Amino acid sequence: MTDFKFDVESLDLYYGSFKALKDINIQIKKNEITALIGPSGCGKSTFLKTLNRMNDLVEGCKVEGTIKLDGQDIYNELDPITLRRRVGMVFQQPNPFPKSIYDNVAYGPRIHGISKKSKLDEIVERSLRQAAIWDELKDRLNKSALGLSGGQQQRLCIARTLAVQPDVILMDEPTSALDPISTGKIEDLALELKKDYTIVIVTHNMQQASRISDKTAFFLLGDLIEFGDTKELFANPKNPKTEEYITGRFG
Ligand SMILES: Nc1ncnc2c1ncn2[C@@H]1O[C@H](COP(=O)(O)OP(=O)(O)OP(=O)(O)O)[C@@H](O)[C@H]1O
Repeated sequence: MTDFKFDVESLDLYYGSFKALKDINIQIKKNEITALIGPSGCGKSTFLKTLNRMNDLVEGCKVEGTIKLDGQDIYNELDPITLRRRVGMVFQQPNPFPKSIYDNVAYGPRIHGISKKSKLDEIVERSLRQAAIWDELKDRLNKSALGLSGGQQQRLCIARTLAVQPDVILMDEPTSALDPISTGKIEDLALELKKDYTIVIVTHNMQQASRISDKTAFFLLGDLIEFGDTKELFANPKNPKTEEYITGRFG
């Protein structure tokens, strides 16, 4: 067994005739944070969504190559429901359901067949604690999630993802709609969660990538230009295009 969570080989992705990802080869390690950076439209979100087959829902989207999760081909050996339970996703805009805080977190476990109240209570508490928001919310579990601040909603969405006990959490610019204090909380949370989970995060914020990630992947026009240790990539980028991007000369 390797310590790679994902092993991506020769991945091409097309939206109709447009090739959005070109021959991507990357191995994502367990219990690390991998940051995906690059200018707008370079394929970061597309790549992220490919990891749990969210692009299957896009008409005309075609994927070639292989993506293995713990050695299993996600297109041929895993069904999408199992895959998405194991590989959860948090989006740019917090998207709680118009339900109570409790019901948001219990939603996934209920879908997976858990109905016993004591078990659900336990999962809700565990998930909210893991998302570092239990103390703030424990006295208002039956209130609507829509009444929370943006930062709280995002941590609630992380708790909702954790409730089904995934292995991997995909985060698509999770802090871009948040203020600096809420951003700091999500970053601290990501660092805490990597002890138990593998995290892949899309960010436009270079400081964020260097603060929290172990590895960084730089995408440009559908190509993976450079991938490596975050400190190394920021201190000594090997490709001049990476250097231009991280020093702010384009993007
Ligand atoms: N559903 C879709 N149908 C057709 N083209 C798409 C679709 N989604 C994305 N694209 C195209 O694929 C390319 C990559 O888009 P993607 O959203 O992955 O980029 P990104 O790097 O995440 O950008 P951003 O930083 O702006 O979110 C872009 O040219 C985009 O227009």
